[in-house]
Amino acid sequence: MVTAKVWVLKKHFEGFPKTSDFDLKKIELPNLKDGELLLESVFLSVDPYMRPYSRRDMKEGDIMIGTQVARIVESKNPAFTVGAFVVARSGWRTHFISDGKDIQLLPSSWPESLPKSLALGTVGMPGLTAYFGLLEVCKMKPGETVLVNAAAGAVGSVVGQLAKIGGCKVVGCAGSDDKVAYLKKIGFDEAFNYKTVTSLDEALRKASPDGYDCFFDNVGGEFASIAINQMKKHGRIAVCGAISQYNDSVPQKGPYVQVPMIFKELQMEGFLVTRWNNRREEGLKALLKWVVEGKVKCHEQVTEGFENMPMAFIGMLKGENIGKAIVKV
Ligand SMILES: NC(=O)C1=CN([C@@H]2O[C@H](COP(=O)(O)OP(=O)(O)OC[C@H]3O[C@@H](n4cnc5c(N)ncnc54)[C@H](OP(=O)(O)O)[C@@H]3O)[C@@H](O)[C@H]2O)C=CC1
Ligand SMILES: O=C(O)CCC[C@H](O)\C=C/C=C/C=C/C(=O)C/C=C\CCCCCO
Repeated sequence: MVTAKVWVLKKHFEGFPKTSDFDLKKIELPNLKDGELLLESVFLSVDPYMRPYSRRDMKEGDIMIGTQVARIVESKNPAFTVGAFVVARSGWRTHFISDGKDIQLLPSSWPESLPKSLALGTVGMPGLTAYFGLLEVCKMKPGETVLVNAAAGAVGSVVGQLAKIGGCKVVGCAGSDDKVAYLKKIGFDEAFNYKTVTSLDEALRKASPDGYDCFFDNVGGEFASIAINQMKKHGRIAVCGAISQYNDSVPQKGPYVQVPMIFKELQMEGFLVTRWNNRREEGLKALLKWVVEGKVKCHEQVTEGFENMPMAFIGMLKGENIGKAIVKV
């Protein structure tokens, strides 16, 4: 029998999650049945969606939702061999059993030298979010100007680099000077720290006096209300996330955006990356190629130890990560 360690949601979050909202438990896993696999998590992801989804999808006592890169340690399923690595959506667990239907093997073309944790970030769901959000929602064109917030994060840092590959001018904002330096290092044309500028409106105008064709919004709230006024006519806004609101106990009452929407005839479209689940292989293949060619740089904020998952999650929500926040078991 294998003992799995799991993190459960002890208490629904009120405002920012607290370590006391989580409980670490142990679960004895049964012996495998025919067709089943035993897997051990190697890397686990902590993502912003877990904050709003926990309230929507979970009840207290449930195992925290989430994805991981896991290694097959025992197999009674001929389609899967011991030692292979997969991406799974089994939540915050050290070990779990699968029937093989809810896991995806890492691409056979995955270079041995490439960290497998990237399958949770740049060459995984966040990277796909950037890829499809830019290509299918922003519909960026060469020569256009792209704005992205939370730009030093898992999604934003890929948005900026893909926009550069697409021949665009890229403006990014992030919440620390170290992040701004990172953005310039990975090729952003303009970058600023939204926490220290005296005026967000002026900082956006200085970065791109002619305005923005595409706005990849990861943050929502006041930033979006200000940025929308600097969109060019027929600009496109990809509403990817609203992390400025996830931890609010009381919803923000921001300024209305309908006026510039009308006069600038803007397109503003919310999306979920799962819309393109049927094109997942296309996106992963393109992202893996750009990473291997060095055209897309990756950065990971790795927290050591399964017992530190809650702190890693809370730290990511507080902006402590550059690049993809990962927990190494
Ligand atoms: N629609 C979809 O399918 C998907 C949407 N998303 C969304 O994309 C966004 C980015 O996700 P991801 O790249 O994984 O996360 P990140 O790696 O960017 O980490 C979150 C970052 O958000 C920023 N942030 C946190 N709180 C605030 C705040 N109050 N105001 C402004 N910025 C804040 C912080 O960076 P900083 O230092 O810059 O403040 C923090 O580092 C999220 O909104 C997420 O929900 C992600 C995946 C799929
Ligand atoms: O198991 C699940 O269903 C989660 C699967 C996650 C997965 O890897 C695929 C998609 C992730 C989507 C992420 C979406 C976002 O981050 C946007 C989150 C919330 C938007 C609503 C915010 C509400 C504010 O109160």
